[in-house]
Amino acid sequence: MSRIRVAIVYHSGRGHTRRVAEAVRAGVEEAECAEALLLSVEEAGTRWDDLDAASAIIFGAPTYMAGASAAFKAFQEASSQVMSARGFAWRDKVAAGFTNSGALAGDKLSTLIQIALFAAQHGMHWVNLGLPPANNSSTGSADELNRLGFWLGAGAQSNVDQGPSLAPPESDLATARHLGRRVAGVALQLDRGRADSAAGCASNVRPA
Ligand SMILES: Cc1cc2nc3c(=O)[nH]c(=O)nc-3n(C[C@H](O)[C@H](O)[C@H](O)COP(=O)(O)O)c2cc1C
Repeated sequence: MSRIRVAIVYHSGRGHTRRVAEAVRAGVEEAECAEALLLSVEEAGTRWDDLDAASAIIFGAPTYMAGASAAFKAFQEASSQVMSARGFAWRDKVAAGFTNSGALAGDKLSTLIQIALFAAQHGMHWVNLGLPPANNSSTGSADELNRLGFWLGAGAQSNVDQGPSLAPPESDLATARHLGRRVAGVALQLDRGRADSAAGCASNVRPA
């Protein structure tokens, strides 16, 4: 059976968000019939054909000053020009997002919303995290999946006095792996559904 490709496009200033991106890649690779393509925003800016060929793109950026880092924003803006030249090329691909910051909350939601809106501007289908919030009861702990309690995407937190070999913690990396697996699964379902649709099994459910 053919495999789908899931691209992960991320920026990382000091390496912490790169660890999250690598965990997302590991999750994609754990999924059935999926392969991952991990690209920094610098690499992605020279790999538009590879992004066009992916079934899904998962975007990630550190939260800097309550939004995605400037380097990620530069990638977003570059994609606007390229995509208008290529005619809405990411439309109907699957998308998801993750972010990482120094504070536990750190205004990360703002970054996830920014990334989700970016995906919407490209006409992509957003996939949320799909995990209940954790670490929110007297018996909960920071070791649980989704300890930071996000719904829109995966959040991670890196202590500002620790390097990327120590931060973010394993629970956040496991949450990121979950996101990678989930997105790969959704992208595979959509890919197979489209194949059925093209074969005439579900001609009435084609998107407008
Ligand atoms: C310019 C700048 C702005 C930052 N703004 C925030 C912020 O708004 N909220 C927060 O919690 N952490 C903030 N941080 C901390 C980073 O998000 C944190 O150190 C993160 O782990 C950096 O990821 P990276 O190593 O991938 O660049 C900021 C760091 C920098 C350098």
